[in-house]
Amino acid sequence: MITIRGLKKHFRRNEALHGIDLDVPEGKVTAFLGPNGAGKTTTIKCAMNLLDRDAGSVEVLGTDARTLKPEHWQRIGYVSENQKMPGWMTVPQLLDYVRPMYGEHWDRDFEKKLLADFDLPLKTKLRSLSRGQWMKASLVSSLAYRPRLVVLDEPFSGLDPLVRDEFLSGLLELTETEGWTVWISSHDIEEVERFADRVAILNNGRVDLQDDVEAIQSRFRAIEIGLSDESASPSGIPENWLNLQVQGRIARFTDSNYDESSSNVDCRRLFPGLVRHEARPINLREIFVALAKSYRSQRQGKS
Ligand SMILES: Nc1ncnc2c1ncn2[C@@H]1O[C@H](COP(=O)(O)OP(=O)(O)OP(=O)(O)O)[C@@H](O)[C@H]1O
Repeated sequence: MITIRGLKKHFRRNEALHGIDLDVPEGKVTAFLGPNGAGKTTTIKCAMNLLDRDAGSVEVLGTDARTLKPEHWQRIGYVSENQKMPGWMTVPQLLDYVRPMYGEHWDRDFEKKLLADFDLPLKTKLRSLSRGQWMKASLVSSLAYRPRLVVLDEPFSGLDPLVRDEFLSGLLELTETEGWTVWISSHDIEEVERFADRVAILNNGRVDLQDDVEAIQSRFRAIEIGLSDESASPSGIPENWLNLQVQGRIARFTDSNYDESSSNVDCRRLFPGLVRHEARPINLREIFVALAKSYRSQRQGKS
């Protein structure tokens, strides 16, 4: 549904995207994660043709993002973090305004269901809504025409836990029953882990990792090593060992490409005093934190 290759974008002297390669496959939920400033919003805006790119290709629904036409937009539901809407309108006025743009695609029953689920005030002007209500209004106006491709940039900001949960369950149901393709950027990794099929992790304008969630989880392990004597950090550690810390007789790190036999061999080679070796599966949040820490120390190492 979305194929991005070699995408580059700079703002003045700052190159924000250094050649992004990313796939958002049809019928799957792809989570887009990364530290602040990694380039998630810039990538999404290039795909939604809100920003022009400097280099590379971006295909959305089989079409170059620069040439998306109204018939494509009728199949795309895009909600951004700072969605602009006319503040002087009420929610029903907003929906009356956008509905005609989607013609037969607009589903009045679904609109009513979303309005009821989100419990939105109907007489209040948009500018007087809370941040969460504002997000919900923009979600209703972007989902009521049952788009095939849903692009959400930080949709949870401002939503309380109950609504967040309801919104996610609804989205999940639609993804399954209607085969929706979802591309969602978020810092809320626990939520994302519950429903994403795929994850792409962005770091400093590059996609560092993208794969099915299960494949990523199967590759990462938290390793703890018990030593017979106090030891210092060895040199020449494998590249897939992230954030090695040695404290007294315990060494800990995250293995980003775990393989039981080679992990045992490497640990014994680098820690001859090894008396215990434990490998624990970790969740997406722990994986993200381990990667973010290693990105930070790489940056600090360079500066
Ligand atoms: N309009 C702009 N003008 C100048 N620099 C920009 C602009 N938009 C983004 N940037 C820069 O591009 C880089 C990527 O920003 P972007 O907003 O895409 O990151 P992000 O991953 O979405 O961050 P966050 O998680 O904080 O929302 C940052 O260095 C940011 O300062």
